[in-house]
Amino acid sequence: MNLLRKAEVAMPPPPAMSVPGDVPPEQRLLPGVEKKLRPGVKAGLVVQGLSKKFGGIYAVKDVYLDCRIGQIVGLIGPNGAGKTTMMNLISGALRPDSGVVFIDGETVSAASPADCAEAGIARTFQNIRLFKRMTVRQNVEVARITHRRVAKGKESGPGVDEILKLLNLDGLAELKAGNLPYGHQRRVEIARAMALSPRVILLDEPAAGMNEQESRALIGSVQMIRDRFGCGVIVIDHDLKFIMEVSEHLYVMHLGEVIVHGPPEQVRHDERVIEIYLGRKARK
Ligand SMILES: Nc1ncnc2c1ncn2[C@@H]1O[C@H](COP(=O)(O)OP(=O)(O)OP(=O)(O)O)[C@@H](O)[C@H]1O
Repeated sequence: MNLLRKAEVAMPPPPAMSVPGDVPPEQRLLPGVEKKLRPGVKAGLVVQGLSKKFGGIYAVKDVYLDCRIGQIVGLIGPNGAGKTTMMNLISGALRPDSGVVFIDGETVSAASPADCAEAGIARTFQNIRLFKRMTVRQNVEVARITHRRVAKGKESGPGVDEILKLLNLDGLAELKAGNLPYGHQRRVEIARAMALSPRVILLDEPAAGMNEQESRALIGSVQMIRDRFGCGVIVIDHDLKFIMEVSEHLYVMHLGEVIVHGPPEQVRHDERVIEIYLGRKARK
């Protein structure tokens, strides 16, 4: 099978990149995050034909997905659809049975989580995983110190203070992470992931447990991350209002497969999506 041809048919077109001259200074890319690529290389994440079985049953089956630099991509689906398994495959926590993951044209599939992080994939978790006894600043510093590209002197990128400020955590920097309210802990997790200066960040249920006001603010934070850090963002969430609003392109998974993808407005009215969420056929 010609995988590339199949991927080209299935993939959305690359998003329009913003031109620095067109946007106000506070929205421009942070210094040190721009990356020059060889001509013809697709910037960002490309997933081709990813599959994973557990005990002979597909958790993820032949999934194609694209998240370009500057794009916010949503991934939805009912419980057990395979979303978290996808995140684990992309971030190196699980090895795929077949399929390939590329970052900026380089293969990263079958790599370890640390290799994936070095290649430019960072993530947050469904269940927050912070160093609870450490301060907010220390949580972000640990990620920065262990960031291999920074340690090797290959990259500078935004520093800890700048990241804390951008995520409105500068006033909380010296507090213990475990003592913060839930919504703030989620932001610390995102800040820690951004300290790895990723090309693509995976956010696993970032709006879970948030109230309406917090999830609205989160939309602004996700857009800010995309614009200022110059990365792609993949968001999984069960909050359909949040995900429809934040995503530019939406993938819907069911029983391990992507059943439809496209702009949120189009996906919202898709008959198959209505059927899996509401258990009934869409009225013509
Ligand atoms: N480590 C594992 N061992 C066996 N089966 C697994 C494992 N991880 C996931 N599965 C199965 O794979 C399928 C997909 O699970 P996954 O957690 O990826 O779905 P999900 O879409 O993230 O669900 P949720 O929204 O509930 O988090 C499910 O049937 C699940 O039971």
